[in-house]
Amino acid sequence: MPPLPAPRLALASITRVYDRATVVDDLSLSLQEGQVTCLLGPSGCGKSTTLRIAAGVERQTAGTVAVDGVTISDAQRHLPPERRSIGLMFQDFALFPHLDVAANVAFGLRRGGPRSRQRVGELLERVGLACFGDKFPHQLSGGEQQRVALARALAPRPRVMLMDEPFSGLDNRLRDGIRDETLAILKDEGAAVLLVTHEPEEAMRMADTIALMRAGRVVQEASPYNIYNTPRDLAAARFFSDVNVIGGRVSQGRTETPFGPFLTPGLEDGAAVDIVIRPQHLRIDFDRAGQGPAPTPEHGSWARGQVVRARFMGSESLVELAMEQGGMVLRATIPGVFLPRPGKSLWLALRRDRCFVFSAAAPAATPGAQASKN
Ligand SMILES: Nc1ncnc2c1ncn2[C@@H]1O[C@H](COP(=O)(O)OP(=O)(O)OP(=O)(O)O)[C@@H](O)[C@H]1O
Repeated sequence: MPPLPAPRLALASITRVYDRATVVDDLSLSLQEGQVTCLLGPSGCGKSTTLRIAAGVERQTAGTVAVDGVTISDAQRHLPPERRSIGLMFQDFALFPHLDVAANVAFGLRRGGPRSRQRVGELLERVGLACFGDKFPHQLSGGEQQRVALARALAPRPRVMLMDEPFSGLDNRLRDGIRDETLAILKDEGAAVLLVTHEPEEAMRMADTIALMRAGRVVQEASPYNIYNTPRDLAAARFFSDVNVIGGRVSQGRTETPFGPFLTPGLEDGAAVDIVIRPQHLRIDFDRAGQGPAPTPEHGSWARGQVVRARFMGSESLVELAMEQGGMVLRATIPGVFLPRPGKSLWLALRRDRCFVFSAAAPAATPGAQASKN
């Protein structure tokens, strides 16, 4: 088999320390040609610092940056941003106000001439601004400015595109369309893309791979599907959506809950366990003279609760129920045609295949623990 090509962009053991605070901590990441990776995480976790180090506008305390297998920054050398074959796009677009659109796009091209004009024309056409070449940035809407910034960053055909929250300045109504268009253009151009965002929906929509960051580290790296469906700990599950957490303690490899026992092998007796489920994976049924549905392998046992609050959200309703057993309040989403009154008794069950079981003491210790079938 031929050897795999070197990654387009490789960050190896990157660390950045400011005033004794480690804000990027031994982070490694590699991106192949045409791959879109989203650095996702809460504010202050080190996403932008990582991107700035890849760009070369900031230097790491330790570690190496390589493009196509060539080290461009380590303890000895540090190639400046303009020599890295990297395109940059930041939140504020930073267009040059005194240059028209065509000149803004041409800015990163070394030479002028017909080939440069052709590339500018081709890109303006591609971003839907073919007739905008002689306009100035202040004459453009936010969405148009974003597209000019994209065309400018792509003009020199960078091998890597680095984007820091590039859509956050845009109106909500525009954002989805522009994201999709931008993604299509980036895929056509074939650059490896590293995009910073703190919005899970944006990462799910854009990324081939999501690198979830926390406190300067990548804690999980996977496709949107895998990271959503197999989060490595409670914090990772919570980052993508609201979750219910049902606490319990292990006894002889099982954890009892109001919904029946869960298998929690490999944990000591007395260990605290969180059983985690998203609101859309609870099932609701009516109370029939004090009885609920019979247990099934899919749902385990049903447990009764009273509606505390129900909110109509359009296509679905969010219902909060105080459970009779265990005293917890759980949230379930159900089709919006149903809006139960507070105080109503309903039965709840958990889709067992959608439950995550985590050790409460040590995050990420037991993502593989299995739900029992009854
Ligand atoms: N030049 C600097 N000097 C000192 N500390 C800094 C500097 N730049 C960033 N930091 C700190 O490093 C940490 C990480 O910052 P960074 O901007 O990388 O986070 P982020 O994940 O991109 O956050 P956000 O989503 O809010 O932009 C923060 O605590 C920040 O205050």
